[in-house]
Amino acid sequence: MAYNSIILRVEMNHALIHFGEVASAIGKAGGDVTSIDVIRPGQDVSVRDLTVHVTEEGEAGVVEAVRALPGIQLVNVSDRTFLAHLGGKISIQPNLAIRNRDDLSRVYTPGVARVSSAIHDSPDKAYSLTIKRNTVAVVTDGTAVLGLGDIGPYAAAPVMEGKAMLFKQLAGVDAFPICLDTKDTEEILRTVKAIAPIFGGINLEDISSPRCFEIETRLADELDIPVFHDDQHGTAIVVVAGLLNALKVVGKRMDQVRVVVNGIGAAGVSICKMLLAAGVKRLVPVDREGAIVRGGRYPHHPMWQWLADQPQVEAETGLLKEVIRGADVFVGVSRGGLLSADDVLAMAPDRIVFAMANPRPEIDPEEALPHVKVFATGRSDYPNQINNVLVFPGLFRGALDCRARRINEPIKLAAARAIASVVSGSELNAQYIIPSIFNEQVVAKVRHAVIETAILTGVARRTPPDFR
Ligand SMILES: NC(=O)C1=CN([C@@H]2O[C@H](COP(=O)(O)OP(=O)(O)OC[C@H]3O[C@@H](n4cnc5c(N)ncnc54)[C@H](O)[C@@H]3O)[C@@H](O)[C@H]2O)C=CC1
Ligand SMILES: CC(=O)C(=O)O
Ligand SMILES: [Mg+2]
Repeated sequence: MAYNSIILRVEMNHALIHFGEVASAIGKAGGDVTSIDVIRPGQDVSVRDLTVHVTEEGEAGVVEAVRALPGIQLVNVSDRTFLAHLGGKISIQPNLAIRNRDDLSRVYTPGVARVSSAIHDSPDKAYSLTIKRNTVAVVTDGTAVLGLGDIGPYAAAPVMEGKAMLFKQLAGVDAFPICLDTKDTEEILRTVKAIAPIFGGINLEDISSPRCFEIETRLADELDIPVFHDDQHGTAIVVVAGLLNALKVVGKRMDQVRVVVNGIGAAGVSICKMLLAAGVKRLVPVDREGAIVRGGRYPHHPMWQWLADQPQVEAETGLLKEVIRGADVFVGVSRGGLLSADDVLAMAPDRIVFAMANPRPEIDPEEALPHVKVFATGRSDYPNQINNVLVFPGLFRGALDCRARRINEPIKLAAARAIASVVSGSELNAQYIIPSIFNEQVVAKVRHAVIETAILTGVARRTPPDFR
C-alpha cells in the first residue's frame, strides 16, 4: 500500500470544535496526524497546518471527513509530493562567479571569442571547453509516460526533471529535460540532431513503440554521441541483472527456464532480445492479443516479426492467463492489475515474478507475495526495486568518461552483470536480488563495466585516467 503525507490547512472556530475532535475524525477516516503547526494563533479562531499520513486510497476520505466537521473551514490541502515539485526540481548553476569586469571579459566577450575560435579550429575541444563532456539530453515526446500513456510533453516534464535529478545526484551527470511538442518521427529526428552539438549523450525517454525503435536506431546511426532509449535498454539491463540473481536464489539456470514477458512495447522488445542474448531458450512474448508465436506473421510490427523468427520463441498461441501456466518466470512491462493470485499459482514451483508496470504493477504486491519465491516491482516502496534508475546514471557516466560513440550489445550485457555483482553471494536472498539505487557501488561498477567494454569493442574515443 502506498502512503502519502498531506498537509491540511484548517481554520478552527474554538466555540464550535476542539482539536481533539478533529484528530479523532481524521483517525476514524484512516489518517494519522503526525505534526501540527500553528500558522495564526487566536483566542476564538486559529489557523493550523495538520500533516496527515494516509494511504493514497484513503486521502479523499480524510479530506471529506475534515471538511464535514462543524466549526472547521478547510483552507487548503497540499500534498508533499506536489510541494516538492513547486517551481520545478532542477536549476542551472554557474561554475564560477563573475565578480568584476575582468572576470566578465574572460567568461564572456571578448575572452570567450578566443575559446570559440579554438573550438572552430578543433571541434574535439568542445569536450574540454564546454559543458558537452558532462551533459545529457533527456528527450521525450510524452507519448508513453510511465504507465500513464500519451499524456503529452507538458505532463511528461516532472518525470524528465526527476530523471535529470537522478543523473546528477547519483552520477554527477548534468542532464536537461527536452519535452518535444511533436509526435512526428522525422521532426523528432531533425530536432534531436539539431540540438545534439551541446550534448555528450542522448537519453530517449517515454517515447511510445513502435516509433521509438526507428527513432533510436536512426539517431544512433546518424549522431556520433551515444543514444540510448532508457525504457528499452535500461529496463532490459536491470531485468537481466535481477534475473541472474533471482535464478541463483531458486537454483534454476537461464537455459532451463520458461519465461513469459507481457507487454511487447519499448521495454518488452528489448527485454526479450536481451534475455535471448543472456541464454533463455524458452520465451513467450505476450501483448494485448495474446502470445507472439514462432512462425507468426506481424507485417506491421518489425520487432514482433523479429521475435517470431527466433527459434527460442514458443509456437503455441494463447492469452496471458493461458500461457502463464507452468512458466518459471513472469516479466510484466504492460499495465497494472492484469494478474490474480490464481494466475501466479498456475506457474511452476519456485516462481519468479517481476511486475514492473508503473505506477501500478501487473499484480498487487500484497496479493502476489504469499505465492511467489522471488517478487520484484518497479516501485520504491517494496523490496527488489527493478527500475532503470539502476542503469542510466552509471551507464552515461561511463559513456561520457570514455566518450563512447555508441552503446552496443556487449556494453549492455556487461552493465547487467555489473549490477548483479553488487549483491554478494552471502547477501543474496529472495528479498535482496537487486541492489538499492543508493548503494554507491552500483554507479561505480556500471561505469567501470561500460568503459572497459567500450574500450574492448572499439567504441571508446578516450581512455579515462583511472583506466590507464
Ligand atoms: N520498472 C521500470 O524500470 C520500467 C517500467 N516500465 C513500465 O512498463 C510499462 C510499459 O512501458 P513501455 O514499454 O515504455 O510502454 P509501451 O507503450 O512502449 O509498451 C506497452 C506495451 O504493453 C502492451 N499492453 C498494454 N496492455 C496490455 C495487456 N493488457 N496485456 C498485454 N500487453 C499489454 C501494449 O500493447 C504495448 O505493446 C509501463 O507501465 C512503464 O511504466 C517501463 C520502463 C521501465
Ligand atoms: C521507470 C521508467 O522509465 C518508466 O516507468 O517509464
Ligand atoms: Mg521511462
